[in-house]
Amino acid sequence: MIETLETRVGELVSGSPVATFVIDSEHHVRYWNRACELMLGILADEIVGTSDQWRPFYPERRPVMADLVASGCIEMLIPTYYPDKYRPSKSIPGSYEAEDFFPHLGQGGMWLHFTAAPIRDEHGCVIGAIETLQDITERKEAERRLQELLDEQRVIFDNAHVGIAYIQDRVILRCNPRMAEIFGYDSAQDLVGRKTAMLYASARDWRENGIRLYHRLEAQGFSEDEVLLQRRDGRPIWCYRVGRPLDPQQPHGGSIWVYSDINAQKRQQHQLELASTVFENSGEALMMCDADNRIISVNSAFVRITGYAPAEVIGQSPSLLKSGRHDAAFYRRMWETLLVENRWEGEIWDRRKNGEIYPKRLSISVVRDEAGRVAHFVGAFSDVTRRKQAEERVQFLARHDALTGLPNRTLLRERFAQAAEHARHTGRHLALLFLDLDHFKRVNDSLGHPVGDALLVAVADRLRHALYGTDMISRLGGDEFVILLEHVPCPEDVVTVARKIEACMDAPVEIDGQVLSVGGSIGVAIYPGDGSDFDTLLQKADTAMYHSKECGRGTFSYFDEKMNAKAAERLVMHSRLRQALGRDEFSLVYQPQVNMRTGRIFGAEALLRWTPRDGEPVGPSRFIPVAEESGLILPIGEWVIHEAFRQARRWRDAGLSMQVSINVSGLQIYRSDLIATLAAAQRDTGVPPRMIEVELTESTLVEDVHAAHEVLDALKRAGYGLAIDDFGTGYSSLAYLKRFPLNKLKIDRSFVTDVCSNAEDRAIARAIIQIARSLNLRVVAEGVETVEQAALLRRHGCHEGQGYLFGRPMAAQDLDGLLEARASGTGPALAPG
Ligand SMILES: Nc1nc2c(ncn2[C@@H]2O[C@@H]3COP(=O)(O)O[C@H]4[C@@H](O)[C@H](n5cnc6c(=O)[nH]c(N)nc65)O[C@@H]4COP(=O)(O)O[C@H]3[C@H]2O)c(=O)[nH]1
Repeated sequence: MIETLETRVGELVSGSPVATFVIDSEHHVRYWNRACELMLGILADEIVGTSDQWRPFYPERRPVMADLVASGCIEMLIPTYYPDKYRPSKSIPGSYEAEDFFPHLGQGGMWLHFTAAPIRDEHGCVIGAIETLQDITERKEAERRLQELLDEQRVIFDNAHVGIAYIQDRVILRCNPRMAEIFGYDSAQDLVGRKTAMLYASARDWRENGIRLYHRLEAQGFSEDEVLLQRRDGRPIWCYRVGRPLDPQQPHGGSIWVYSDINAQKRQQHQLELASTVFENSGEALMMCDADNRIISVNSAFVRITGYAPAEVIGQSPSLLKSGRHDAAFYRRMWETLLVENRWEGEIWDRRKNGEIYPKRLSISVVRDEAGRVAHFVGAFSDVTRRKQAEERVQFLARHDALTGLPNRTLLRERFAQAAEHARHTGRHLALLFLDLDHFKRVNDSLGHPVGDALLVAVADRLRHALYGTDMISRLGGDEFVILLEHVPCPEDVVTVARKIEACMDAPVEIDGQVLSVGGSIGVAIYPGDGSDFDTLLQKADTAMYHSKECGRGTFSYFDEKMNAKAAERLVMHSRLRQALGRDEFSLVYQPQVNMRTGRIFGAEALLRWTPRDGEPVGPSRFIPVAEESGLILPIGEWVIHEAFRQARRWRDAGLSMQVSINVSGLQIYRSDLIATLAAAQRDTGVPPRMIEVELTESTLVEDVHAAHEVLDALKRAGYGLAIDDFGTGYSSLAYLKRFPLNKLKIDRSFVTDVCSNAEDRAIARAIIQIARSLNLRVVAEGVETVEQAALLRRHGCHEGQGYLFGRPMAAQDLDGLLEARASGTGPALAPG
């Protein structure tokens, strides 16, 4: 049987290039071919006849695959010896193959593929086994490397930071988890098998993209773009997308696509664009410098403010903008703050390209890198020239008068304090001159504020020209100017300055074609004689000015203590006068006016009386100036008009023809609606205007000829009589007599008193009578006290008179009595013989 085996297998085995050995049923090696010797390093002579076939493979005795096949019960044993490694051979029944690694073989181990097949006798009984060995180390190594590569790629595929998809005919066949993550799906599986249409916002987008992309794949072998796709939840997502076809000829046949989520970049890009737009369009000038403090970029506001074009400053140091106004210490402090606090902010003077120096509000910030090193300096600044100017203007206005530019009370007070301090040491005097323009309010009221303002400016200019630069001219407000003289050797020296001021206002001012006469009243108070503090001195100068006004305006007065007492009295009277109307303290008395030829009483002058409830009666010459100055004359005058009308009505009702004369002050002419008041009183009482005569003084008329003209014309048109009181004491301009629509002149009492004894007074009285007659005006003599006066006046042609001779001012009832007595012939003879 052995012969048979040998003859059947012998030559076959030894000639085979495949390592082969044969064992018999006793598990002794029978053949060990040359290839086996070479592969396993054991010669046939050493092993044939032994059962050491395990030796090349294992460290200790155990069955090899051939032993298991020869055992006849291989199915039972093989799982024990070759777990998970074996499989029955498909080609030879009963044979098994396996692959295993043998660390002892070769250099560094060897992978062997071994196949063991049973050898049977003619009866089919297993008589041995043949095992072939194949060195598959190289293949295994290649497989391992391939597997490694595949594993590596799988890891890359699964963990890639980009989405990767394999697409065929626009259907995703495979994709990685990142792809699902980018588009908001739970797993890659959710995308597999689906059309790429779901990545687009609309079917149209999908179609158009498809055409473009696949055309590109075909034309250039790849496609690369940034595209706005859609996530599963409908949110848009920007992707950078690269695609490559497996076969460029047939891109639809399969292509690999890589998607990167660039939403964040896009947002950043958008923000950068926004930042750059903001940088460029910022109203503030912006300048960016590198760590070496070289300018790297500037915006258009920078160009506008500095005048430098970007090319002129880029690469330069910002010190190019320096004005030279700040010293090295300033910049050193700036840098210290900047580097410690990473920020500096402040105001700085810089120079524009055109050389102009300007103030700017500058803030510099330090930008540092992650390591804390300075990366950039960013400077932002705005030109604060305008604000500075506004601040300066505010500063100026706080101490100056906006209209004239003169110092105001605040600055005057400060300057006074300094001057007083100085004067105290040198023993010199200071003087405050209080100048108040005469009739300024009327200019304002009748010609309007712009004209009033222009007049004030003109006066300020004149004062500036007239006085020394060392004299401080200030305006307190309204028409009040105060001049502070610092170098006054003695109080009398102020006269020169006061005269200069008067002189500078002599010439009229022309504004908008209107010629206005300016004049002012001046009051002087001296430091330290009249007071040592500013408020006291100012108040005393004011009082003195007031005195000047009372003395006929256009003059100046030094302060003296009597004035103060008068001023105090005026103040008290003013507050009492305010209450007088409400307390019904006023009354009217009437002084008869008589025809000196016939003795007939044809009218009466209404004269105001004030009897304070808790005091003595006060004469009109005392309280009327206070009422005028405070404006109280307006309501009081209104009361007088109504009361006089009511009396006229009573006389009319009693069948008496009595003309009532009403005194009207200048303020009523210029600042009240006199016509309306008269009309109201006339409406209330029904007294015809011809029964009423309005008396005004000469000086009232000339204050504002234009305005007076208007009012007088209106009065005349309304039918009132118009009389000029105190004629001869004022301007007595013949021109205005002609111009105004007057009815009557009243010769002032001062001429009548001595008319018999004083030739001059007589001449004046005569002249007035003649003027009146030649202008066809009635003439009334005031203050006729004696029969002689009356006779003389009558002889000279004055037929009407008023005075104690005919009757003192009296209550209306008393005058009624007089009238009744006249009518019954029992009264005194009013027409002197
Ligand atoms: N020595 C003397 N005096 C005589 C004689 N005859 C009359 N008088 C006084 O002379 C003044 C005449 O009034 P006037 O010139 O309008 O002067 C008035 C007038 O300008 C003003 N006045 C009086 N009542 C009013 C009024 O209702 N409104 C206004 N605005 N002023 C008034 O007050 C001034 C003074 O008024 P009175 O004190 O009432 O003084 C009155 C009167 O009492 C006389 O023979 N001898």
